[in-house]
Amino acid sequence: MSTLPPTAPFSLRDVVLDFRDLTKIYPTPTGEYVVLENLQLQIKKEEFVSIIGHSGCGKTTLLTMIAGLNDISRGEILLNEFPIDGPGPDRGVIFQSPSLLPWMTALENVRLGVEQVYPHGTRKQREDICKYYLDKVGLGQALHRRASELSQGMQQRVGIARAFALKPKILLLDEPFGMLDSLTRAELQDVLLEVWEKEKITAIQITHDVDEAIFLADRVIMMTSGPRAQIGDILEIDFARPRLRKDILRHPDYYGYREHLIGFLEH
Ligand SMILES: Nc1ncnc2c1ncn2[C@@H]1O[C@H](COP(=O)(O)OP(=O)(O)OP(=O)(O)O)[C@@H](O)[C@H]1O
Repeated sequence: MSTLPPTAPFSLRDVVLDFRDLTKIYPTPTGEYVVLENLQLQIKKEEFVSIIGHSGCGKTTLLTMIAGLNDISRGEILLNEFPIDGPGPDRGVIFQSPSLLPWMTALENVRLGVEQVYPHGTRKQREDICKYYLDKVGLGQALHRRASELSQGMQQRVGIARAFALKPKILLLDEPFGMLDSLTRAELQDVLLEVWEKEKITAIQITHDVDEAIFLADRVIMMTSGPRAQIGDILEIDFARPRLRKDILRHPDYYGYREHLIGFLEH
């Protein structure tokens, strides 16, 4: 397994997230459990990063610390040079389950968040933002359907629309397609990529799926297994954007990338 030099392949000026000696320790009945230890990583503005690693290595712990929902034990995460010390509207999260309010429509669910972020806009302006993103994720015809009447895939489309409508600087995705069947999963990857390619916000996605990691990301970050997990390796995915699935699958580098990731995970 290769160890990564902490230097990032881009100028320091472009760094939006800077992890410095990040350590996370959970107290447990049998003593302290060191999940992450002295993790170093830099993420560039407008980059799409996939994080991959074995179950329990600390991926969600890392993501929730970026979100400001989980305390940092030692070290720091700098967001645009300021240490993260709590949640904020500059970071949006898409979870595996979008947790919509079932009695509300798709539009109302998105509007709920948008009202908090744009309290000074007019009702019409806020509604236009919601409709724009719901349309982008393919729900233009389902604005007024209740969340409880939507399929899992459609609910996650609402989750994606809601996250983008809030205009975060950083989008955090915790296995957003983990509960979907493979066909719906592929559809939603396409939807996510299409919207992301227009908005170009920094995105960090946890996934267990090697193909998903490659298809979406500019870099795939591989985490070592815990305890004391760190960054084990980083793979740059040098595919042009915008990306189309059929082009990626035919690309001569695709299987090399795949082997690299599978080789890391099998060690
Ligand atoms: N609040 C907590 N208290 C104690 N231990 C915790 C807590 N949260 C997570 N852990 C432990 O920390 C480790 C990392 O958990 P985490 O959920 O971050 O891993 P993960 O890589 O996201 O796993 P998965 O891929 O299965 O979702 C696990 O061993 C987990 O049991």
